[in-house]
Amino acid sequence: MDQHATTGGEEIADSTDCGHFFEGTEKLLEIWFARNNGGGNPGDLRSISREEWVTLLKLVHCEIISSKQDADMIAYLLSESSLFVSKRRIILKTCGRTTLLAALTPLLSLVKQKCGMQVMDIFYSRKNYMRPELQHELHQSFDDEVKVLDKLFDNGAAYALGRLNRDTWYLYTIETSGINEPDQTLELLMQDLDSTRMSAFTKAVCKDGLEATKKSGIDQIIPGAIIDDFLFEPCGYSMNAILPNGAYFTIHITPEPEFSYVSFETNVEMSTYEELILRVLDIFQPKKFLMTLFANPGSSANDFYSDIHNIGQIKGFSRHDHQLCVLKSYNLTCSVYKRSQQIEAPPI
Ligand SMILES: C[S@+](CC[C@H](N)C(=O)[O-])C[C@H]1O[C@@H](n2cnc3c(N)ncnc32)[C@H](O)[C@@H]1O
Repeated sequence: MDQHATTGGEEIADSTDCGHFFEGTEKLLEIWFARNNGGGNPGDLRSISREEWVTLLKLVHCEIISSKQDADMIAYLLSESSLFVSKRRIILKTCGRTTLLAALTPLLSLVKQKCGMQVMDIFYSRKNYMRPELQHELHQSFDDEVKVLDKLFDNGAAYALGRLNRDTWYLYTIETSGINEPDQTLELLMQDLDSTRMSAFTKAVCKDGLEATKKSGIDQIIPGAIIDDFLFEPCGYSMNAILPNGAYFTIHITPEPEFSYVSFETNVEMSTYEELILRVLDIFQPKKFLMTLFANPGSSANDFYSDIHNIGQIKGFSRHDHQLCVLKSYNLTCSVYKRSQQIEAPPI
């Protein structure tokens, strides 16, 4: 990959005259598909070839860096975040100045034509950007994004959680009965990270992704995963991890102190995420984070919303906002925590 050719990050640096800036905040699209009635098509999204993804991702302005796969999914590491493809689900997460929604119509056509499948459920979400004015016009505001999505879905539902004048998290979904298998997604979107911890994600300290994964302790978050990691030049880090039975976690790091940002996302099924959350916070030491958790009735995480409700303090953090949304087939919580106690970060 030409690291300074077509990526969203480079465009941002070029499009402003006020120095380097990278928007770590990702746009996140998760789509579940079902087979069209009739027809003998086996309906497997993994039949979409790497070349077809490369063509689609050109519309998003990002490239594939590498990929790993197991029996359940293919995980692509992108120049701006990640793409996970399972039999019935696609997760596309892109940061910087990418134009994710530009690929949606061609993606739906490709899936229909090649896999004989149609949309069963969709979730498009993101946190508020640090510099919205630098985004492509498709993505400058959530209202603009909703207009694009409403043209494609006649039963769309758009939400804004958090504080409209501070940390906001947007979600677009559709009113359907949803999927019937256990499903859950936890996201931690961290900002103002500890600079000592962030130094591991620079070429000055680590020579490659593998070294950064080990030095930071990322390899110990959920041991036993198949890991695909990449350290950007001169800094920045992305990783995908594949776990058994279609589970994954993914981490993306923008370490520059002026706009530091780290995201952690997983669908690993647990009845409580408290320990996992503490492990992640210990590694990155953010000053604040926004946490979302989706869980449907079949998931053992479905009741964790009541635990979160009771966790007003998480080791050194106090909760500033907390909302519970009972969606058509998911319980969703969105919470914002800020550091209340200064903790000396241990050296990397
Ligand atoms: C792709 S990574 C991770 C972004 C992610 N969404 C996050 O959570 O921060 C972005 C980091 O890599 C750096 N970087 C260096 N070269 C890059 C490139 N060619 N494309 C994207 N990011 C690059 C950026 O400056 C930034 O620190």
